[in-house]
Amino acid sequence: MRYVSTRGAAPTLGFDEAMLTGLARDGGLYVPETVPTLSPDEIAALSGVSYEEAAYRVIRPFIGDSFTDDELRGAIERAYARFGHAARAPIVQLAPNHFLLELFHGPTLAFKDFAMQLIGQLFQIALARDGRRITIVGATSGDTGSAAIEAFRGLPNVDVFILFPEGRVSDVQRRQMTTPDEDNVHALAIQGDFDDAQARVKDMFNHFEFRDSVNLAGVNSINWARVLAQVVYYFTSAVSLGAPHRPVSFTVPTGNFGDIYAGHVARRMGLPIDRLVIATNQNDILHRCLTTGEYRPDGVKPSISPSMDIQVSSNFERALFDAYGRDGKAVAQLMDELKRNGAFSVSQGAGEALREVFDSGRVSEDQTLATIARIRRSTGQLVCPHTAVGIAVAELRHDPAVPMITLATAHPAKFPDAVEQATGERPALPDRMSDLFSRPERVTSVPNDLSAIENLIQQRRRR
Ligand SMILES: Cc1ncc(COP(=O)(O)O)c(C=O)c1O
Ligand SMILES: N[C@@H](CCOP(=O)(O)O)C(=O)O
Repeated sequence: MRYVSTRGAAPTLGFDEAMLTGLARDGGLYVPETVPTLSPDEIAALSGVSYEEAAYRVIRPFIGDSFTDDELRGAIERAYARFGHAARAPIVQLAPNHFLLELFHGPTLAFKDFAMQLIGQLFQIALARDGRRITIVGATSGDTGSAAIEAFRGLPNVDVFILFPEGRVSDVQRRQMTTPDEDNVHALAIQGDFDDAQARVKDMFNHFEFRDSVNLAGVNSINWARVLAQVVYYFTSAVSLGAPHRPVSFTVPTGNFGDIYAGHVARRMGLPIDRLVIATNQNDILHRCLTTGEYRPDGVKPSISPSMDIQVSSNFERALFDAYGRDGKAVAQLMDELKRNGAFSVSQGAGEALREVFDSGRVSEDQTLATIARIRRSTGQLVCPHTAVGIAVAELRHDPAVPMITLATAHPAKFPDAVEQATGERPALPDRMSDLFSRPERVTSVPNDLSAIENLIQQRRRR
């Protein structure tokens, strides 16, 4: 299995190198040369197996000879051992034919743990082979950062630097990043928004002298391995509702487009997905792009679902690559236009191709709050604001004849202020995190400036 860049001008790599590389050297994102498929019988056979076994069967065809069967099975077992639910990704009913897929039972209470715990394990196997040291740099709007720190804290051959937008993540999210005391992890509060943080991370990858001198690696969903691990729960949840014998739909609270792109991959692997719905908050660039064909970021607007406060959505590049018939030159041109003019237009053909595979919707802040309150009244459940955005959009786009699964992407206790504002109730953190607010914080404020950030990383990383 080989991986190619969405911009068509970087070396093709095997799975392990694509994973350790992060961003391709032409600025693009790695995708598999071909997407392997599972037959209807193979999909049906996922029914009743453990989450770990399903993960092995879904992921194995993408790995080639990068990891042995035993290595992959071991990594999967260790990755999910710390999850607080036997099913790992349980599904609960919300309303007739509408279900929630709970993705917040991992160590940091958000869906990011599904991928980050696994790639933490795979990185360790790959790095142990040649004694390599790496420097991981990540951008976060709150959840990727805590999941990455949890997965890599204390590792002797990895230094982790996480850039988060100062003042724009919840207190729980910030403390999850700033309270671990291992000296290989560094929380950096950037004076800017998430798009600035992500842009600086990409700048570091495109600055080859720096990239090579620190052995840079990325764990944002620019990393294909992140997306791949997230494909699994589309299969397990759909099969539990009758796939492949009947189709299901998914609504995905969306920001950087990694999670919904994983659903797109599941569909291409053969999972019968009817609608794949992008749910956005007021940062609705993806919904606008799908409906108008114009991709025009207009500045991140802080919201009560802060993890989705993103306007430059990384993995949309992967969807564009597919929509443009895997034409790397065309994608490179669009990305160049975005850099030079701050916007691009999607061609008519590519726009139609996108609308064929993705549906979309957007909800306001008031609708999000009203949804949290209504779900509490009707089902007794508290949901996080990102999940509420998903539920509200799912209700708009639901064909009642087809089961709809909305991804519950984070635990409500990560966003207690929004939940309290909506319901008057403040959700409690799990017991194991009860000292989060009494631990000392360690954080460095950094300007939105590439050289300043690179210098800091050079000084702090261990050699
Ligand atoms: C809780 C939560 N929901 C939804 C999203 C959006 O997911 P994606 O960036 O994969 O589109 C994020 C951030 O990624 C998140 O942390
Ligand atoms: N919402 C994310 C933003 C980064 O997304 P990623 O999936 O590309 O890592 C976050 O919580 O950090």
